[in-house]
Amino acid sequence: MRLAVTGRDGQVAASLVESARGEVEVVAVGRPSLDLARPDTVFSALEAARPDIIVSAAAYTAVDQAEDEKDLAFTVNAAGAGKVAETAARMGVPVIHLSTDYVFDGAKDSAYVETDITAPLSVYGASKLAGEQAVAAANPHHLILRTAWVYSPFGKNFVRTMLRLAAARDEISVVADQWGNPTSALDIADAILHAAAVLSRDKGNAFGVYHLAASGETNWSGFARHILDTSRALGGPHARIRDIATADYPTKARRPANSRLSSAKFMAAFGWVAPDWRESAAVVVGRIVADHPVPGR
Ligand SMILES: NC(=O)C1=CN([C@@H]2O[C@H](COP(=O)(O)OP(=O)(O)OC[C@H]3O[C@@H](n4cnc5c(N)ncnc54)[C@H](O)[C@@H]3O)[C@@H](O)[C@H]2O)C=CC1
Repeated sequence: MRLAVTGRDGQVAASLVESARGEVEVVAVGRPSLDLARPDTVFSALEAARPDIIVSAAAYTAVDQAEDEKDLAFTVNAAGAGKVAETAARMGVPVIHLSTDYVFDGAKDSAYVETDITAPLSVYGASKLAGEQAVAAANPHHLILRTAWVYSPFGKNFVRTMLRLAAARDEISVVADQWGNPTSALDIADAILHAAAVLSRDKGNAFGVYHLAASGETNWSGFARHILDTSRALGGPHARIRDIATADYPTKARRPANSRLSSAKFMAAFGWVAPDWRESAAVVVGRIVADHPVPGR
């Protein structure tokens, strides 16, 4: 089975390429040949990869910048994503599209399930919701996987930022009133491979929207503490974490106070077990600290 994933160097794309195993081959297709801001590039770039399944992971992911670049965010995340799904439909293959917890407003006081009402607070969230709708309209054979708080050994992410800051400072202020499920892109890749195996066996009934996140929950401050405690145990950088409120750290884009996701539907459909976020985070911290040793403090 051959998977084409959009976005050559994205966290999920790089994790899928690394995780490919057995008879599964993963081809990453990205700029310049596939540019979601130029939807006319999408069909030829993906057709050339001859996939059995297309994984739509590339996106405009700069959440704050999107507030100033609404047109570009919507072109990439809505029109571009729709074009990827339409390409899959033309080729007669399913599309697995990544979406986000930021389609919710965070007002719920428990984990979100797939049937909950969406109400994005940000341009990014709205553009990703429009992307979900475009994908569903273009190709009935879709899985829309909403994930959250993604980090990995690749690219820019919260884990890397905390380790970089800890190497330079004694104390880091981190918001403690936004709750969610930090999710390793390596686990997302594993879950996508599970889902792809099911789709290739049973072309039938699994299509639809799913939540896909690690198990257990925390806030950004708790996530930061776990990252730096793990790092210190490995001889990497460490710093004190000071809890602050969202109101003390103004950002252009509003973020949900609660974006916890229940992955129960995905686990039941695809026989995947969501790992505990702490264990997965420790793996990624270990890899980053081993790859880029910084003096312990
Ligand atoms: N990073 C996160 O915390 C979260 C991400 N997601 C979603 O998961 C998916 C994967 O996210 P990550 O791998 O973390 O993203 P990332 O930011 O690591 O990578 C995004 C990829 O998209 C590519 N890209 C951006 N604009 C493009 C364009 N115009 N044409 C072609 N490629 C373009 C980038 O080059 C990069 O390869 C995305 O759909 C994202 O919206 C969902 C929830 C949280």
